[in-house]
Amino acid sequence: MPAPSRSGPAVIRFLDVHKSYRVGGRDVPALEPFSLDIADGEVFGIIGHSGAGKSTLIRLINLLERPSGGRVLIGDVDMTALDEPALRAQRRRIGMIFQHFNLLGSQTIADNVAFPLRLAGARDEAAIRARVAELLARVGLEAHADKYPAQLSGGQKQRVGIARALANRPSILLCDEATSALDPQTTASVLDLLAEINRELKLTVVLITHEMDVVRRVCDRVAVLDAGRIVELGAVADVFLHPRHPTTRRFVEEALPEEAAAGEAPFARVPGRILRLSFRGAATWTPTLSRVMRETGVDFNILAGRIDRIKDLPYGQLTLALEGRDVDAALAALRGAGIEIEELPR
Ligand SMILES: Nc1ncnc2c1ncn2[C@@H]1O[C@H](COP(=O)(O)OP(=O)(O)OP(=O)(O)O)[C@@H](O)[C@H]1O
Repeated sequence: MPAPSRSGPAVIRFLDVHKSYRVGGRDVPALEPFSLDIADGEVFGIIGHSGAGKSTLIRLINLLERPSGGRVLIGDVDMTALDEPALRAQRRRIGMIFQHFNLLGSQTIADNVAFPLRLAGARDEAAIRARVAELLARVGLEAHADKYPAQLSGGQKQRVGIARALANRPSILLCDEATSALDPQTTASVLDLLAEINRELKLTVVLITHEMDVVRRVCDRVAVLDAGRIVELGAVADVFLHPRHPTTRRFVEEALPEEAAAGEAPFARVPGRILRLSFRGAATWTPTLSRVMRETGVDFNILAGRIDRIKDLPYGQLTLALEGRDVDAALAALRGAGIEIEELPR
């Protein structure tokens, strides 16, 4: 069920698209037929294991891969109907960054960032220099203009990649595993930069990743890809708190190691009913739980829990064992206070 997006109308539309590759004389499907709308201004994540079809899907947006069937629309332009020159012009509206940065090692940082400007026909050197300075300032690299890529760290190289991708003022930014080669701290700072760009430049961002934590930090909506199919699609908070497909559950568990470690087995010996409570937004900080338990005389035992953020929304999840005569009344009161409750099997 497509979740409502927080943002504007669809800017990227896949209409009944599918993709096969010709391998050894036969067509091997990489993406089964699907339709999908990505909204103007959202950060849309695509998560899947290796070989699920993520790169294929993201490369269909700028037609680096041509679909085997169906149509890809950017705004009201049917990308699949364009000839090469028209396609090249449309691609300028779409920036892209890559896992391994793809910088030109023999050129300075400034020249790397200027490259797409020159490619698009810019000749006024003073204007190019001014634009490059503006872009490097945005990504925090103004002091590095005259260095070469080999002199920069991985995180700095990706910032150059982002500056280069923004050079022609695109309305869409595609991120192909943009943080997979970076350590966790650098990943966090690059994701913060992407979130800032999305907010301030109102850019639509589509990113592919195999890490749910990347999705949790920056995305508004996520599609889970499994063997060429979109098996789950929705707002990140919904998918994260209530994953339905087994692949999604595995991704969420990988992102919550301590909770997964609590596992189901230890619950078998705990008396009472086992419930997982999810609090979102303001409910995360209110003392509803203690009030309801006091009023209903129900005892609770905390088995696992965490408080975290999904993008900028605080959320808490607690796994509790509840005992007492009025457990149902307590659950009704908690639900009435906006807390989501799931009963776990024992
Ligand atoms: N150019 C190609 N020729 C033939 N088969 C391909 C080609 N590109 C991808 N495939 C196949 O299509 C399927 C999807 O690949 P894709 O690279 O889109 O997946 P992915 O989810 O991005 O994986 P990874 O995370 O490993 O990059 C895989 O089975 C892959 O082997």
